[in-house]
Amino acid sequence: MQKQELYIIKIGGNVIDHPEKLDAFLKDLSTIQKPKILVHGGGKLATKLAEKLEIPQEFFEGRRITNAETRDVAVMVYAGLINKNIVATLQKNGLNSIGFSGADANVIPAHKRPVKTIDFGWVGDVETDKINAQFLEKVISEDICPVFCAITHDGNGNLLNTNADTIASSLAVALSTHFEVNLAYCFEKNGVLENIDDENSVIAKITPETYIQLKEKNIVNEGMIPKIDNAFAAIEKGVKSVFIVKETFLKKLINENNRTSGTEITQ
Ligand SMILES: Nc1ncnc2c1ncn2[C@@H]1O[C@H](COP(=O)(O)OP(=O)(O)O)[C@@H](O)[C@H]1O
Ligand SMILES: CC(=O)N[C@@H](CCC(=O)OP(=O)(O)O)C(=O)O
Repeated sequence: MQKQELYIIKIGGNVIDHPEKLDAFLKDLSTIQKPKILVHGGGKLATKLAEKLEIPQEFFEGRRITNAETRDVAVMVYAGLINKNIVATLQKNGLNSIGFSGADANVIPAHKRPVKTIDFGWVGDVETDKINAQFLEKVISEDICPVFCAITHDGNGNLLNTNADTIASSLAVALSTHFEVNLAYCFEKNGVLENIDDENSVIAKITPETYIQLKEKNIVNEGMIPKIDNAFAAIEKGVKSVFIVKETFLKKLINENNRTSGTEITQ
């Protein structure tokens, strides 16, 4: 029997930081009739609030070093302000949705990242094989769109800050045993760019071989590296397709199967 299609869509912090862009994106998302899950970041907003509260922020390879105070800010911003506002906006647009952290219904168990050269603090590494996919299937079968923030838990009462790209990739892998999963990373640029200052220089396809060259030439760097690493992790474990696209293109990509923009990550 053919598996049902499922779209896992991730929206990043640079869009969330612009209320009018986020509003337009959520309106577009609400036009997609196919089963879907939304995962949102919000790193930019967390950094702004932490700075207002005079809590210094530090990053290593795109991940936030998360002490107890920063973890509290992350929980307030991701699981509270952003997640609830997104759900309310989707309801306004007629898309029934429900907000989750990874602790809710034990959907995303994780463990605190072990200390090696860097102590990341309260940062979680997802235990993909323990994701509660059955529960999500039930929610999706009720025609309700799950909306995930970047918070997981360790089973011992501790919430963990977890990169939102990793959450999207882990959910995609866990759900691919039940669904034919397509993963779309939406952000503010037209795709992965050959020249970061030229929106017309989109790289249409990235394979493991071309990725090595792009990194060597420093064409991809910063936040794009964990995003592409997560994309490959998904493709290698049974996810059908992964695209990195501008947030305004999502509707065309899914509703019209339009492949004229954005970057596909393939094996
Ligand atoms: N070659 C590239 N093409 C596009 N963006 C790139 C590239 N290399 C690095 N980047 C950076 O990666 C960022 C996206 O990663 P990130 O900031 O983590 O976004 P998000 O919050 O959407 O996950 C872009 O805003 C851009 O600054
Ligand atoms: C551990 C870690 O780095 N967590 C991320 C979670 C939010 C996120 O991923 O947001 P964007 O998608 O907007 O970047 C952070 O706190 O920035």
